[in-house]
Formats: sequence, structure tokens, C-alpha cells
Amino acid sequence: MGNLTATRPPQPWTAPTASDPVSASLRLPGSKSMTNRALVLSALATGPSTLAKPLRARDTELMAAGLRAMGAHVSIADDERWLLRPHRLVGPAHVDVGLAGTIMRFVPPVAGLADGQVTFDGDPAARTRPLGPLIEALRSLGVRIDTTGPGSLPLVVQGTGRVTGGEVVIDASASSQLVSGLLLAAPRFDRGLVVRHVGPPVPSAPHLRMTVRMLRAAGAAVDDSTTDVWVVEPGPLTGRGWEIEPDLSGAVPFFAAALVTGGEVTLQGWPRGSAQPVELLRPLLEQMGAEVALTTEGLTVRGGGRVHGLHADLSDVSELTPVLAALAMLADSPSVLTGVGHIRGHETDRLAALAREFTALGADVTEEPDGLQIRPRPLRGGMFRTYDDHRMAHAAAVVGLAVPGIELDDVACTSKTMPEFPALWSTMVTGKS
Ligand SMILES: O=C(O)C1=C[C@@H](OP(=O)(O)O)[C@@H](O)[C@H](O)C1
Ligand SMILES: C=C(OP(=O)(O)O)C(=O)O
Repeated sequence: MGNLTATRPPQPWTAPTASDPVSASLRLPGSKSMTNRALVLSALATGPSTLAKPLRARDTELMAAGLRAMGAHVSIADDERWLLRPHRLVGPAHVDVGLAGTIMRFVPPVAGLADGQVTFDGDPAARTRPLGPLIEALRSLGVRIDTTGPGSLPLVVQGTGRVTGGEVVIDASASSQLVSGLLLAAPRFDRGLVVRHVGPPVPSAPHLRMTVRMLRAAGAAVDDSTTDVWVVEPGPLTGRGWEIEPDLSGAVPFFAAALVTGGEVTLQGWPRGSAQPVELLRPLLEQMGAEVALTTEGLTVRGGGRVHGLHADLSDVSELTPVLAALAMLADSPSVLTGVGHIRGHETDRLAALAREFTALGADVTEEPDGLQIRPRPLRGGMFRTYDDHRMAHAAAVVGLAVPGIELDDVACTSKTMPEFPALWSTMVTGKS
């Protein structure tokens, strides 16, 4: 089992500096987003499912534990193949969401389908992540939810074994996961579900497409042809074999290393027709000076020895902001990153944290309401706080390739999505395992 508790001791770490261009061909862990969707859909299915090459990390182990607590039979002993046999969902049960957006937004709708009470809580920082619109949406669908705070964790879902469903209006501008969570459980609602988003744009559109694609793969009828409206017909979900792709977002710091050092990194096992937004990542890396190639070996990123600044709206790929901001710190021209105001509600307020920590290392960064402006200048080593945020750790590691003496206060936060990050990174940079 990985590290499931929030009370793990901090693990200080000095980011290794690269003396040579990196050259690596890596097999990286499975996608968090796909693994947790597959677990939820499998728990709601009529028959057993397998997950091939799932992600084993805190977010996915906590998801497995939460579904197991509600009655699903989940076996995660084999790293290569997890098994899920659905079972009647029941309370009382407790779900520890950790700091996982996917658990806090995907599981309460499932709990509405459980017979009995299901309590939810998580890390202190999880209590500040946006959840209110989902709570209100579920309440409007007839699910009883008790909260002590204003629209956040901890909460208690008083499941009755069924959810009527129908139509719901939600402002999902704080997170696409608010919609994904409703959609994943929706085929099991008596009347299915129509979700209408009203408000500023929903971020992370590719993750919504992944939700729809995986629902359809499990046999659901979903219409997403009208912008900001999703229609899910009621009906059974079928158990199936899920092939989990390597995690593209987890690969991005490794690709960034190719850029910073003028090296080459290949992510093995990259599928054609991926459910992840590689077509959006590619032009971003190319603008910053990379060559990106999809070959039979995998997805390869080659750096040209210089990093260029980036002017981009990152709302579709917002979880990449910390690493792209790190690259921008090392670029030969300024960057303007926009469209990501909502990442203030990610694991930490990422815009504030990036501006604060890189400024402390000598960077010239302006924090905007919805992004960052970065004017590169020489940085110095020093302490870099990660705020329990795996992608802050990735950002610090990327800058550490070129700036000696960057010390992370805690690299163990990478266990959220890639417990092996420090080891893989050090091996890639130093060539020693
Ligand atoms: O559904 C998902 O798996 C995710 C959706 C996105 O969330 P937001 O829409 O909150 O950005 C993304 O940033 C997160 O890492 C994973
Ligand atoms: C925003 C992220 O995570 P979560 O799934 O917890 O929202 C992330 O991984 O960058």
C-alpha cells in the first residue's frame, strides 16, 4: 500500500542539477484520471471489470478504499491488473478523499445510490476545495446531504439506494470534475440526467470528453452535442477490461527536462487515439522549442537547447500550469499564461504558490487573477515549499535541473499521483538508480 495518510512526515529533497542533456525512455505510471473513472464506472456496473496498468498512488488507492467501504469488491494486489467486482452499495461507510478532487467530486453521487449513510472528509486542504455546486446539484436531485461548513467537506450523504435524477443546473466554472462526478453516476439514476452548466466557462474540457468517452465505453448513452449540456440516458453499465494509458500530465515534467537540458525523453506505451489531450500539449511544447514525435516506441520530446517563452490560454490543460510556468522561468523570452484562475482551487492556490516560491528564488513573476506573467531572469537556489502539491514539486524539480541548490521542503507530496517520482527523476538526471 502507498502512503494513504495525510500525516506522513515531510521528506526534504534537493532537486538534482543536470550536467548533461537527459536521454531517457520511460515507462510511466497509469493516468490518475482514467484509473479513478474506471474504478467508479466498474463499481456501478452489472458485472466484473479489470483495470490493466492502473495508477498505484494515493489518489487511486483512496478511491479503491472508498468504493470498497461502500461494498464493492476491489482487489489491487497485482500492480498490473486490478479487479473490481461490483456489489450492492451500502452504508454506513466512510470515504477519505485525501486531497483528491476526483474522489471528492466523483464519489458523493455514487453514495447517493448507496443504501445508508456515507461520510466524507479529507486532508485539511481538501476542505477548502470547491464542492458547493455539486452538493447543491445533488440536493436538487433529491439526495439528502448534511454539511457542517458552507458547501464543503466534511459531509454526510444519506443514501437511500436510489436517485431519481432528472435535470440539474450547475455552475461548474470552479472545476470540470463537478460535472464529471454527476455524469459518471447518472446512468444509474432512475430517470438518467440532464446537466446544464450556467456561468463562466468550464475549465479542463478534455477531462469532460474523457468522462463521456469512458461512459460510452461502459455502455452508457450520452449526448454532449450541445455546448454546456450533457444528457445521460438511464441504463446499465457493463463491466469490461479497461486499458489505462500512461499519465500524460505526470509525463510533462519529464518532457520538460528534455527541453531544459537539450535532451530527449520518450514516454513508452503511448496509444494512438489517446483519451488524454496530447494534441493540446504538443503545440505548447513546440512553441517552447521542443520537437514532439509519436513513433512506435512512444511519445518522444526533444529539446533544442533553448526554451522559449509561451503565450497561452491554459484553461483546457490547467493541471500543466505549474510545470509550464517552471519552463517559462528558464526561457529566453517572457511568458503570459492565462485562463487558469480556477487552479487557485487545486491542491493549493497554485497561482499564489508559484508566484511566491519562484519570487523567493529571484524570479520576476506577476500573479494575475487568472494566470501568471513571467519575465525570465537568473534564479538562485533556496528553499521551495510544495504545499502538499505534487505539481509544485514537479515545477521545482524542473527548475532545479538548471539552478543548483533548490531544496523542496517535502517531495513526498508526489505520492498523490506518482510515488516513484523522486527516484525516477534522479535516475533520469544522474543516470544512476
Ligand atoms: O477529471 C479529472 O480527472 C481532472 C480534471 C481537472 O480538474 P479541474 O477541472 O478542476 O481543473 C484536472 O485539473 C485534474 O487534475 C483531473
Ligand atoms: C488538480 C489536480 O488534481 P485533482 O484530481 O485532485 O483535482 C492535479 O492533479 O493537478
